[in-house]
Amino acid sequence: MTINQLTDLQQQFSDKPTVQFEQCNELIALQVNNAVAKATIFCQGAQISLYQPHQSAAVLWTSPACDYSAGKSLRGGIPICWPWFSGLADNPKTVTEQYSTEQLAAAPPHGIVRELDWQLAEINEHENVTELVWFLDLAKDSSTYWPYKTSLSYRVSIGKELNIEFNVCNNGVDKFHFSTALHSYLAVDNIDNAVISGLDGCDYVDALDERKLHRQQGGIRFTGETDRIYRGCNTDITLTEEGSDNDSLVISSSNSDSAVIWNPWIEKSKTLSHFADDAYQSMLCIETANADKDFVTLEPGHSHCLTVTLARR
Ligand SMILES: O=P(O)(O)OC[C@H]1O[C@H](O)[C@H](O)[C@@H](O)[C@@H]1O
Repeated sequence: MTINQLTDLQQQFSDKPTVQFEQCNELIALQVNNAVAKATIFCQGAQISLYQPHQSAAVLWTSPACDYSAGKSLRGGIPICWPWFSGLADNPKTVTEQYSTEQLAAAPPHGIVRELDWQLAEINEHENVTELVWFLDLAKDSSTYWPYKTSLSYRVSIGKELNIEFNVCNNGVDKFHFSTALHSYLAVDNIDNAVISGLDGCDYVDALDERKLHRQQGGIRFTGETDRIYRGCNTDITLTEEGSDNDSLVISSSNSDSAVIWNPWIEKSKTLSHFADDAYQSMLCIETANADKDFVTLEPGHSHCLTVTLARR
């Protein structure tokens, strides 16, 4: 069901000069342009596809090969992965035993909300910050993957920094378990010059080595396909591009115990949808997550708020 109609949104938010709505093939996009930054966010998946402070390079990467059709998450920006990260069957037993064998076999990767239409509830314009608030209510319905009464809210603040708050509230009577990621695709001029710091000494699950545990030593550089879940990392993560004019990007989060680092490199790139063969050279993912053993258990009446800030420094 489409809950957002272009003309309705244009009417409802006609008094917000920093936000314009537009149709982008089958999807509705919000174009934000305020005194300090610009951004694009789609109603589908509340997916941010562009964030760029004025006078800075774009922070996020979105594939030029996206076709903006309904029901398919955009390749790039920040897809919201929930209520599971990665393949459902790769999650710990406590998460997977909430689903039937049929659901486990057929579950789409990264959960169900990145491809649903979210409801835009508020636009608040402050000096130098435009704030958008989105909601998604998942009612009890045994035909879906998620039988629990849950409301999700997503608050995006576009200013000198990009601030995100992703809140999950359990409105039902049973506790539930979920894994999650804000799957940020970041733009780089050249993957060979990208260095990620802040994860030195952290253990990671290597999805490309039978999910074995390894320990990070020093910074991360990319020399091949990389697909890792770092655990217990509660510190800032910094992306630096050596030899580039781009400022570093600092990623600060709260209530996130994992970070996913991903680059598909040469062979996997050829298999990805909406992804050019050489696109791996200009992107990488640093995902703010609660994945693998860091899944979240939420009791009835409780909520969990994951936050992340992306800032060029
Ligand atoms: O193609 P998608 O379903 O969007 O997933 C893209 C990637 O997301 C994450 O980073 C996973 O760790 C990868 O294993 C996966 O390939």
